Amino acid sequence: MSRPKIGAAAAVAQLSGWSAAPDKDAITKTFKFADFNAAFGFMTRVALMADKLDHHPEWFNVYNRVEVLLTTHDADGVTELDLTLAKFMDAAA
Ligand SMILES: C[C@H](O)[C@H](O)[C@H]1CNC2=NC(N)=NC(=O)C2=N1
Repeated sequence: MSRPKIGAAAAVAQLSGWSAAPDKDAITKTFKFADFNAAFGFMTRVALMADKLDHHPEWFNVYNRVEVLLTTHDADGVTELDLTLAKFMDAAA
């Protein structure tokens, strides 16, 4: 489903700890956890929600760190779906 773009700046203004990506219309945040178990638990909770929303993060995990980039590929930019997933991630962390 295609959605209207809201843009990274508008999205980060409604979030805490998120930044606009430097090179494309996307938002990023790095989450830090106590250990790998906690990081992977977070990723598992997010993965189930992402699939429900049919909206999937770009992310990278090393041990207790999860770097996330959210954008809507179908819209080539940040939409309400990215905001929804970002808020879920903040609550799930
Ligand atoms: C066919 C499928 O619905 C689309 O490819 C979905 C899947 N997950 C997605 N995830 C993200 N981040 N952006 C999309 O545009 C997107 N599109």
